Amino acid sequence: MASIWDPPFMEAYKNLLEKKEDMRNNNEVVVVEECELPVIDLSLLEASEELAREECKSQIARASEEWGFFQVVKHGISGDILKRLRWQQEKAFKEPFDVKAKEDNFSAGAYRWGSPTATCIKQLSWSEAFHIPLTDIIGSNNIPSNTLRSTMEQFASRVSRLADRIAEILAEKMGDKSSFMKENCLPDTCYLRLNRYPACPVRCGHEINGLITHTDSDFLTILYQDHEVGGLQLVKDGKWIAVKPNPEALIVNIGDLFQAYSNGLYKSVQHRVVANPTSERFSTAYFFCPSNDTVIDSCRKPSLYRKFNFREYRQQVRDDVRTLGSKIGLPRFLVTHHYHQP
Ligand SMILES: O=C(O)CCC(=O)C(=O)O
Ligand SMILES: [Fe+2]
Repeated sequence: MASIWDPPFMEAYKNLLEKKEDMRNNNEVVVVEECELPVIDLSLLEASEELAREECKSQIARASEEWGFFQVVKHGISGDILKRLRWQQEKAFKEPFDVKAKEDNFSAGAYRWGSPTATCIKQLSWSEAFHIPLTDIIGSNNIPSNTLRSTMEQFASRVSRLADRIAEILAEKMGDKSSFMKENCLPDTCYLRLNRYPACPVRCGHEINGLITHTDSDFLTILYQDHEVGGLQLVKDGKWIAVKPNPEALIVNIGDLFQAYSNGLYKSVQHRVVANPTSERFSTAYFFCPSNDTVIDSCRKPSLYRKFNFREYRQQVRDDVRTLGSKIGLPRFLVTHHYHQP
């Protein structure tokens, strides 16, 4: 049964859910193996022996090349902040839907739900989110303590230090000696996204996505995901893999900009969230982004991708989602190919 806080998915997507041809076309059987992602102990970055510090950096680079995804433990963000974040996030989503949709709680247009441009079930995301620019939460004065806003601020300031560090290591490991990341990715160009995936009771012979298959458009993402309810899946060697939740870990994944900046060395891999039929799920994502004018041009040559700035990239993604129903992403920017629509 949907609650008063659930978005009206059933009503809004009635036609899509009843579209028989979707089910026939998308009846592919996909075998999904459950798997533990590489786990990296970040406390080793502070080890007294240089060898241990370097080995930790190499693990980060290797996982980014081979998986595009890894987990970090001993990451320095306290369990207390994470617990408070989850609890207060849940409370914010359990406001009645009308209130969430009407009020600009955190920043204008922050609340989103479903997939307004979906034309088939594959493009439908059974989830809701608050998508918040960090400028709107960081450094604001007089935030009452023990509110979601103040917890988000504490989380964001810590997670942004973590993202800075990981980006710096990845840049160093690909042979980049510049201070590009430090200069272009500042806390006020990054985003926080609070996700809720309501239970999805629909049975239509087709798996429903909580979040459709996508790559992230940023440099890297740090994700705090639910400990119990899994659902995150990613592509590894052409196969879908289900990520086993690890309560001690945060998940880090490479986004499109790092793939372009590293000239294909680090992989921005496709991932999705599969909706759960009986349990809701929460996650919090931190998107490490540059300013809109930042030009992405790899120091590793010859370049696979033409130069582009982040504004242009985001605009292209938005245009593709509007006109095609889903994102094309980096293939659009390859030097050697003109992207042909499938
Ligand atoms: O909720 C998750 O586990 C993944 C979220 C995600 O991929 C995103 O917000 O881009
Ligand atoms: Fe993502």
